[in-house]
Amino acid sequence: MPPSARGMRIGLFGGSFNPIHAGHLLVMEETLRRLELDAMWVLVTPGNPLKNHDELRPLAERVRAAREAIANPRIHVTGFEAQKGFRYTWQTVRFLAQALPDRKFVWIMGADSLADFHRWERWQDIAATLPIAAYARPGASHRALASRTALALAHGQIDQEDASILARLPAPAWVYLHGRQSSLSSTAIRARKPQVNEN
Ligand SMILES: Nc1ncnc2c1ncn2[C@@H]1O[C@H](COP(=O)(O)OP(=O)(O)OP(=O)(O)O)[C@@H](O)[C@H]1O
Ligand SMILES: O=C(O)c1ccc[n+]([C@@H]2O[C@H](COP(=O)([O-])O)[C@@H](O)[C@H]2O)c1
Repeated sequence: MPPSARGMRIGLFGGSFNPIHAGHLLVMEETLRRLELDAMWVLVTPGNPLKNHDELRPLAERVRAAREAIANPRIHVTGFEAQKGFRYTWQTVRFLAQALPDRKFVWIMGADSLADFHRWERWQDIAATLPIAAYARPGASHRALASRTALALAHGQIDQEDASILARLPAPAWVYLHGRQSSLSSTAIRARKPQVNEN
């Protein structure tokens, strides 16, 4: 391993990105800066297990569009969960923590995802494996901060002023980041763009 990789702080930003939009880019840039991350890995999921996949564009197309949309050289896009046959996030984070124990991974998500996090498969295991950063999203902050996860992990929450140390903290640890918000969503974009294969 190159010495520079040891201790690298890496944000893991999982998503459907169906399609990617400026709200995603805002979360990536803000968390990179405020968590003082060295890199961000954008994990384009083969399919969120809690969502209907009828409108889900092919993985290769979503990966390609994400790469085209992202100019920051610290941000890398991958569809490796599909190659590994991973369906659930606990599989991804367990694999990465075991395969790359010298990296300091942080799971990044929007406030709406934090609000639903207790519905994810083995969510307590994920929270016990790596720190989590949740970024504000219009209409989701109250739900997120009153969520089952927020209550269960209350002892691990740190102040957003201390976000730069999050990657170094042992899990469970998490931060809620307020700040500039985007009201964009992939659902709204899909609703206004006719699909290529539409009749
Ligand atoms: N506008 C936004 N502000 C903050 N976080 C966001 C925003 N849009 C998406 N996210 C976060 O980015 C991650 C990936 O989201 P996803 O690709 O599902 O986009 P989405 O716009 O929520 O999609 P959809 O409308 O299809 O549910 C999730 O953690 C989600 O919470
Ligand atoms: O593992 C789970 O049970 C699980 C449930 C819901 C969402 N996720 C992950 O959360 C990330 C965000 O998904 P999405 O569709 O909201 O962009 C993505 O990496 C999904 O695989 C994971």
